[in-house]
Amino acid sequence: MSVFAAERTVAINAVLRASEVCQKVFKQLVSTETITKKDKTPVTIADFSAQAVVNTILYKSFPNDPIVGEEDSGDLRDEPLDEEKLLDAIDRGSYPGGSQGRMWTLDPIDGTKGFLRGEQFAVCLALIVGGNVQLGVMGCPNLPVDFNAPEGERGCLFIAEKGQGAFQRNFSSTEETKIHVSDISSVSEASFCESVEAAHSSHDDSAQIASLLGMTKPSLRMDSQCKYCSVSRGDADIYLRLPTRADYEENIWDHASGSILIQETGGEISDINGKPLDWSLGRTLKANKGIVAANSKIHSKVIEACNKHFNK
Ligand SMILES: Nc1ncnc2c1ncn2[C@@H]1O[C@H](COP(=O)(O)O)[C@@H](OP(=O)(O)O)[C@H]1O
Ligand SMILES: [Mg+2]
Ligand SMILES: [Mg+2]
Ligand SMILES: [Mg+2]
Repeated sequence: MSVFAAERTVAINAVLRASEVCQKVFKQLVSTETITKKDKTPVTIADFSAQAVVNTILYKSFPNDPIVGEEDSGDLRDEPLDEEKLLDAIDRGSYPGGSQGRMWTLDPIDGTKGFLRGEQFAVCLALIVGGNVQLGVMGCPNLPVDFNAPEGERGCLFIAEKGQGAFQRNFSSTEETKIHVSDISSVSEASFCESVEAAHSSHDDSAQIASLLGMTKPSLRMDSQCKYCSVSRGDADIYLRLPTRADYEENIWDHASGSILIQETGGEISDINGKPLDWSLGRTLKANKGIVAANSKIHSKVIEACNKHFNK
């Protein structure tokens, strides 16, 4: 039985509304409206708007729940936008995270670079309780509903609750379809799903790991946690994220909803050393390096190859 039925309904509504806002802003957006944050990454008015929408909807139903959101209104300081309500809603996402109690984590637009290119991005929301991800909802406005019909309908929602399996539905209908990772057991026949941005996940290292595993299929490259969605419904077999810098810590909002989606579709997820992801340490996964997600039959083989490659 669903433990978080009310949270599930509210999260779906929030993610759908935020996804619609992103689509509307995209139609009007020009690239000059992009701000560069202190960490040199881009952020748009859509990221702020989507965070404000989700935070406002969550607050109505769960006023006591803290939120670990990516954006903070400080980056909007120099913009001609200073409506207190909007800024306050955005800043409700400033929770530092940790191991205690329940909290939401939100990436209002994951894959901002994909969003700006008109490619893949996702609105990602997850509920974490006592350091464990319990619920994940992702809205992917540009993702084809069916991988084999890339020119067909786009816009899908992915929902995973601990112990309840995972489901995909279209933006246009409330009907949910159960999904599953691929059941491939021969890793040489598998394919990677990885970042478009080589600065986020090393393409050179992944090519060498593919060759160690005897893999010959080209990688499926896309931005955002849509990669988790693609692996969770079997479009590709392995989500690989390889560190490009020793000092980079992955953010919890970049992986929380994707991780439960993988686990609830029969997959396994860890860092590149096979270590479980630790959500209890604050806003980042500071105890982990990179990500490997795949079905249970091939996950350990990918970890072995990572070990071999990085410890050579
Ligand atoms: N050096 C780095 N290594 C790994 N991830 C990084 C990175 N610099 C930024 N990112 C993160 O990569 C995310 C996008 O991942 P991907 O390449 O899989 O689409 C960004 O999320 P946002 O787009 O929400 O800012 C950002 O948080
Ligand atoms: Mg960002
Ligand atoms: Mg992100
Ligand atoms: Mg983001």
